[in-house]
Amino acid sequence: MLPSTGIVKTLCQSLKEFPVQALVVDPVMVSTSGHMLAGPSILDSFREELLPMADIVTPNLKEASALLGGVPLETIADMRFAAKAIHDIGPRNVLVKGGDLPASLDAVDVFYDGNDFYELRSSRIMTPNTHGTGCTLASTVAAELAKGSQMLSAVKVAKRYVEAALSYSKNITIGGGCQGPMDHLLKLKSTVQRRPFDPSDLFLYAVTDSRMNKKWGHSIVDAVKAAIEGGATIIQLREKEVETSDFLEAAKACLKICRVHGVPLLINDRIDVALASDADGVHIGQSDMPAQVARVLLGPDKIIGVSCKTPEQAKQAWRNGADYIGSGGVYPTNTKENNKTIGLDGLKTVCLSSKLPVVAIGGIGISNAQAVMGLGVPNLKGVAVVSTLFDRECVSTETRKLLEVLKESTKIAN
Ligand SMILES: Cc1ncc(COP(=O)(O)OP(=O)(O)O)c(N)n1
Ligand SMILES: Cc1nc(C(=O)O)sc1CCOP(=O)(O)O
Repeated sequence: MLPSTGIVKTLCQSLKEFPVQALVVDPVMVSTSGHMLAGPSILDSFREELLPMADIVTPNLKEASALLGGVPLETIADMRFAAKAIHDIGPRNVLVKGGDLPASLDAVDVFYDGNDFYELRSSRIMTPNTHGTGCTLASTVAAELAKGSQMLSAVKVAKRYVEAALSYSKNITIGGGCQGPMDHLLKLKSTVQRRPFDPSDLFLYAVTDSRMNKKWGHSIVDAVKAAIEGGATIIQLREKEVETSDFLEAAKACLKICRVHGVPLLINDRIDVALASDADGVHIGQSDMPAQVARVLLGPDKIIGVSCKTPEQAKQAWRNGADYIGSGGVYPTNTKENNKTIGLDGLKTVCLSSKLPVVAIGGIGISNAQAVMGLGVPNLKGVAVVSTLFDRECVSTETRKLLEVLKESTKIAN
């Protein structure tokens, strides 16, 4: 419904009489297409009555500018200024949407919670079907809050949903106007084969190694097949010594096998190979492509894992849009040179500080997997292993053995 001063006043009165769990305000005044949807008289009602009651307000650039008396907003620094100035009016959180920020390749929104600013980036989807994006974003935030999410998590989920819906409907012809609505039904109609990331996929995470495969005469494809046969729940191709073209071919071949078995396939470090093969995601380290850039390049649906040894890195990975973190080395390892060992205590500290699911890595095998899973932290979802599976003659047998140990350890924990 388009707002009028009378409607806003009535709404505020009702909200005072019947408080709600969370109030999300999308101040619909100027559409994404630039059309004025409400007169200036409404600004006072927004500023004086509605915004001070809001848990979050989500203006686009033009609306933020109107709320602040017409100041020009053209840069991310301007958006931060606007977020702070609107926060001063009274809402507890502000999301200034930068979809029409001039000269920006990404869609950058600025979130401000009264203490910290967050730049939330997604890819800019070129499409005429943008009608309704603001309302969709605000409604998704409200739905996520109703499900119990924290505000920043709700905003991130909403932004990813809008990006996915825009991408899904970018070429669909809907209606006869020059600007079409976005299509929200992607989850029902999408033909994408992959199911969404499930943290329990991290239970037995098999990470390949080209040197070990060479030593035992295994091709990457055979090694992956054997790991899946033995019960691996997710695969990462970590091929440090192969040519790019061979890596790409191997990734495509492994993906076919993984898809048949419903096992996600991730690529270590190489976002280009992940994109070209349409793998399910990437695992990146602290000195690789930053996760927020990887998210923009890969889009909202791909899985992104980030290596984290400290609570600060874990928090940053979450802010940057990662789906899980890999934390280690839990024990010393010969597989990765000069790797710092953080021990079980370090792993526990990272898990406790992480809002993301965690997979433990480094020197883990049959003899110590139970001790790792026995830490008993709910977001520790599994172990990632290289040599225990791949520096062996029979990969499927070793995988099966480790799976049994892991299953046993969850029985003990429960
Ligand atoms: C699940 C998982 N966790 C951590 C790592 C290590 O990744 P990174 O820090 O990028 O180091 P390299 O693997 O590139 O040596 C991982 N690969 N997987
Ligand atoms: C690839 C990798 N990353 C680590 C980290 O600590 O981030 S440890 C590691 C090597 C894991 O190999 P293995 O299971 O043979 O010990």
